[in-house]
Amino acid sequence: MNSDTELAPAVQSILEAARERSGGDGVVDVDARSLSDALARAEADGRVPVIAEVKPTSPTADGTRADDPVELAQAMVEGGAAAISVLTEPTHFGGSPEALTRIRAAVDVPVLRKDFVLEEEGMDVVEADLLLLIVRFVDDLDGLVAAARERGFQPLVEVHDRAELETALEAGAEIIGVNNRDLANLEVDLETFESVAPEAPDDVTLIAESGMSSPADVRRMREAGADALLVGSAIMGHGADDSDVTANTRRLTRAESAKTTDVTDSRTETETR
Ligand SMILES: O=P(O)(O)OC[C@@H](O)[C@@H](O)c1c[nH]c2ccccc12
Repeated sequence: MNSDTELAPAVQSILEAARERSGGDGVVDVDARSLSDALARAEADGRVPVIAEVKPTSPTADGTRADDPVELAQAMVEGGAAAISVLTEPTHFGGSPEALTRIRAAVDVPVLRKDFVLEEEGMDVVEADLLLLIVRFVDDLDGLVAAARERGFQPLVEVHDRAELETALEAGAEIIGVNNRDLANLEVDLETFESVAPEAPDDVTLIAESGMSSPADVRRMREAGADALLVGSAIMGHGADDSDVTANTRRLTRAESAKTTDVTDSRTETETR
């Protein structure tokens, strides 16, 4: 792992908290719902494959949503989300493993566990269909990818630049997320995905992560090669008056079916959250 000192203070504090958290008892054994099947179902249905994220708050969000996470996830599925991502990090994102378990029982789409898993033991906290591994934060990516698969998880390996993409590919990652947010300064730049995506082989499932808020952003990432998009803040409507999660999801999942007439595109310029 790169030195923590290159990371934003909020991220350093997240990692410290992650190192202090304990693992689960025993080893989980997951019967996972396939992400690729879920993405194919969305495509067949004319929906943009969106992984909608239940993220009560974050270091860059204004305010916290205290709604029932299960209701939020159900509203996302109603808006056409192909899969759900659940932040389980408790100290900076307001998440919990229990919320993920309840969500996974209530929806039939795949559920991603979004957390800062640094060691194998950290995987055994809760069952999920997909597990996030962040290249920048882990020392033994190969070992963690193998450990995740042994438990039945589909590992989603997160990268931020071409060098990290290489590391992910060498570790045998089949599902790769390119985070548009730079963990050094927490700034978002959609060009990140555009610069990394062309280097990825076609057989990789490529996910654009973070910073998309409008149908135009969605189309931009799709044109750059995104098989799916991971969207949190714009769907959660943090601190804004756009609190209708189903509507927020729908305007993104329908971004390719309403190309010319989408008046909501005017919200493109809203601040990146
Ligand atoms: O809220 P946004 O900008 O739509 O981003 C969602 C997701 O990509 C972001 O929450 C995220 C991407 N990688 C992470 C790693 C840890 C915690 C959070 C994340």
